[in-house]
Amino acid sequence: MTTEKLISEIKKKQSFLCIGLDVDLNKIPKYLLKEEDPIFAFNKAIIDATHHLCVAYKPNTAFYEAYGIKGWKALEKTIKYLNEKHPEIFTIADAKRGDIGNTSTMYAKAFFEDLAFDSVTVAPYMGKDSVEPFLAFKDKHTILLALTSNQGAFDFQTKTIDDKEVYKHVLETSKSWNDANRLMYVVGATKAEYLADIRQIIPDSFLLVPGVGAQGGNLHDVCKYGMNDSVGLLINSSRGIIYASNTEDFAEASATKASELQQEMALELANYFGN
Ligand SMILES: O=C(O)c1cc(=O)[nH]c(=O)n1[C@@H]1O[C@H](COP(=O)(O)O)[C@@H](O)[C@H]1O
Repeated sequence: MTTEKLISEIKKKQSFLCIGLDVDLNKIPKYLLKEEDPIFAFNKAIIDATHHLCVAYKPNTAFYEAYGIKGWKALEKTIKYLNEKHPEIFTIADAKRGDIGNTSTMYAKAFFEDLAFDSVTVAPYMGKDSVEPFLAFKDKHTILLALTSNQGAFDFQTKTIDDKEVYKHVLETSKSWNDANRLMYVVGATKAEYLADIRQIIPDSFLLVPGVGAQGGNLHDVCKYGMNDSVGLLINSSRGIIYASNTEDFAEASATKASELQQEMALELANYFGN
């Protein structure tokens, strides 16, 4: 999917919501455990109830790898379902991969070819040659961790080297690795006060912004400092949406939560674009 298509979907749906499909079998409604594939059954119900309210889904691979082969097969069924039924939806494999070039190439093949995701999250700690194999897939997007939502971001990312915070080094160094619209960055919603500085460095890149909902990030602050003329934001919520209820009405409850966020986003778009 191109960035232009993503932007047109955001404008059409008046939403820049990304729903995280982080399935924990201890949290899904108990009756689903009788299903032949409970993980896919849960994801399918969430997708069917929310696809008109969001522009992206983001399964975190950890929640599938935790269940071994069954989990990986459910991930494969989920991405196949999305690609067949909702090709207009932007898909993110939240895998946080990165290794020497030869190995990163295999990670890229896993998520871009075998599973056909639109994008993958990458940890850039190993530098340019660990990221380039993902960028080599010209029709795919690479999403680099820059300033993360967790408290641990302050252990390294905000420390300074040569009078500049590490996360700024990541942004300034990596922005030349690719054209702006296929290299995206993760900035946590809990770090909204850093967004003005971040936009000084990468005014045009899309930001994947996790941390709204369960982690307490503020959607309005993210929009106030992070939105640009292409919207430039995909705001994620996982637990806050998919675990809105653990009874038979879980899909409707998730749709209600997603609708609340979509309505907030529509207001933010109207405020920014003045329509
Ligand atoms: O790469 C990510 O998506 C990510 C980066 C980050 O800084 N913080 C963060 O929470 N995430 C992921 O975003 C999702 C957030 O989940 P919730 O806190 O349940 O909304 C999880 O899959 C996290 O692994």
